[in-house]
Amino acid sequence: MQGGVPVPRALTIAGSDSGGGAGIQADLKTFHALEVFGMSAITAVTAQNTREVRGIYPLPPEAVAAQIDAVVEDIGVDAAKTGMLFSREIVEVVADRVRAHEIRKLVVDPVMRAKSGASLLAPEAEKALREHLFPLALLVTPNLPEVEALLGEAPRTRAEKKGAACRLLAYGPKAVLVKGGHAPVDEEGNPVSPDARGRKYVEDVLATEEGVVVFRKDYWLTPHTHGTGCTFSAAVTAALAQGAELVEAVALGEAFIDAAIRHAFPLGKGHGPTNHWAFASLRFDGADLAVERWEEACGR
Ligand SMILES: Nc1ncnc2c1ncn2[C@@H]1O[C@H](COP(=O)(O)OP(=O)(O)OP(=O)(O)O)[C@@H](O)[C@H]1O
Ligand SMILES: Cc1ncc(COP(=O)(O)O)c(N)n1
Repeated sequence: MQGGVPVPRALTIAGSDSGGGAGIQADLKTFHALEVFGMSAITAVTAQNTREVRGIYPLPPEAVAAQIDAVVEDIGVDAAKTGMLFSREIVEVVADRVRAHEIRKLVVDPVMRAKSGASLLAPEAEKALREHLFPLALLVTPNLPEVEALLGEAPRTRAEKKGAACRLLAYGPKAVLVKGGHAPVDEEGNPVSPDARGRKYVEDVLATEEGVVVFRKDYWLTPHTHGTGCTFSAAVTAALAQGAELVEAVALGEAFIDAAIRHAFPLGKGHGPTNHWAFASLRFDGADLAVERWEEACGR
């Protein structure tokens, strides 16, 4: 029990995924699996399954603000994350409430597009995300297409991911993790085809003021990766709520998502959801959850 609070508390500010694999649903399942009390501020309701986003129904910005205020002012928040924010107005109101409530452990997953292709962030909201929310973040977690949208370049090699992560620090977050899930690599961190023979890896590159940490784990050739980014950032947020330091929180997120993808569910006819209880089961069984990691200097 920390300071009289019986359980760590985490808030997700994101969109609802009716399919249950991404968004608010993935976040709450992840918080729960890590024994963190989960709360939510819903930004938009999506009618979605493993194949497509059929409809997006955004909430008024004041409804998003009211949800954040309601939980912070009563229950309290040890760490928070953002996911699908959809519009410039919602980005601005979220930044305003994060600032007002002095939420310092903030993970920003700059969700722009669903794996099934639908746009989850209006083009004019990208600038607002960069200008208003990134400077408030402890950690920003772009995937490779999001890095391309933010920097105008598509990193593929380890050196390019390091360069991109370090350059994104200029937008003001304390740390940036460039996620490599969209492009498997070889031992040296160079791109390889997903169906190439031999061992393949995913490398996620974390840049902080202290330098770079490379996280490497096996690449799983599976279509069932719906909600991987949401689940990963929720696990990092849960670890931060528990009091972990940033690099340890990211390491926990890496082990959590590795187990969730390895044991993902072939549900639906598209990208199936990941398994949010696999990590807890494997840990309980004493299974090896090792993710390799090493430190390097910032820059290319
Ligand atoms: N096929 C895979 N095998 C192993 N790890 C993966 C795979 N796909 C994604 N990951 C891991 O999942 C996490 C999320 O990365 P990813 O690049 O998929 O994010 P994302 O595109 O934002 O996810 P999403 O948009 O589905 O929420 C990262 O830690 C990444 O390394
Ligand atoms: C509400 C919501 N938030 C985030 C995602 C991104 O997840 P993915 O890229 O796996 O579709 C999504 N599809 N829906």
